[in-house]
Amino acid sequence: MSTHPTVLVIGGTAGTGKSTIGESLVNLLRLKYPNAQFLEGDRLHSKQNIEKMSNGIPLCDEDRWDWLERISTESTLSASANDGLCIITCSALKLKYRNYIIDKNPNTIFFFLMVYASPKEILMRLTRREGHFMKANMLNSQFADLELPINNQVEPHSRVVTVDGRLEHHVLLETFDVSFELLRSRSLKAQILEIFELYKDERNPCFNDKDFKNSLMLDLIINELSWVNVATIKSELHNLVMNDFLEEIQEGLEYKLR
Ligand SMILES: Nc1ncnc2c1ncn2[C@@H]1O[C@H](COP(=O)(O)OP(=O)(O)O)[C@@H](O)[C@H]1O
Ligand SMILES: O=C(O)[C@H](O)[C@@H](O)[C@H](O)[C@H](O)COP(=O)(O)O
Repeated sequence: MSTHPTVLVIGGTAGTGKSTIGESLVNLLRLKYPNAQFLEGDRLHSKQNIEKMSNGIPLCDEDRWDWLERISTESTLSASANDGLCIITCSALKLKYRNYIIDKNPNTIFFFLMVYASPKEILMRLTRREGHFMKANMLNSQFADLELPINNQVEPHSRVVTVDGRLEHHVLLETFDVSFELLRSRSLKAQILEIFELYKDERNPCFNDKDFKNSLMLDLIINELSWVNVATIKSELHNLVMNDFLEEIQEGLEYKLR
């Protein structure tokens, strides 16, 4: 099994349907990952956070860091122990929160499936929802904090699914498709990481052989090109080190794409 566990974070403001979607989605994804677990991120909040939210006081950045770290680590542990995949809910409203989750466990591959519903829809749902600490009075602060990942260059590992006015099973089918697309792109990222790890091991005789590195990497990338978008590959390479290497890879890519 890969040394890089995969975590699918279902994000979005309170009331978008993260928990509802997560519970169903994990059952569908178990067709491929039979032991994958669904974790409810709300369970990882501290008592103080729950108390704050129950009193209608929005969390601030300082309240959230420890929680986000637990989200990152607990989901990583679960994925490592269960077929390499975990699905977890976490509002992950801001870009810096999503990056924090990623940074806390750099060996894990995190994807973010952000669910969006309009304030009008959320107001209706939170007013109706019973037995939850997050009430409709938190709606304004949630939308004030929300930064949807709209830029594919900055967040190639994230997608947005809009749920307004759609039937529950249509939303589920779309999130299922999007998840599979994300998990498919996982193999590329994991392979790139694994190959870089091989290079990083200086005892490996191939470490200093640039031609070997390039041909291996090119093969890897070209083989995946039919479905992965080039911007994603470039941005992964950027994230993953070796700028000199990156240039050569880009040249190779451009050549192959002609
Ligand atoms: N697609 C949907 N259409 C209508 N209502 C939904 C849908 N998904 C969830 N709900 C309802 O909206 C409320 C919030 O859903 P929940 O899954 O708890 O959201 P979150 O985990 O994002 O806070 C619940 O009462 C749930 O039954
Ligand atoms: O189900 C919900 O209503 C939300 O998932 C909610 O419980 C979430 O945990 C909070 O939104 C706390 O975090 P933020 O203030 O960072 O959204």
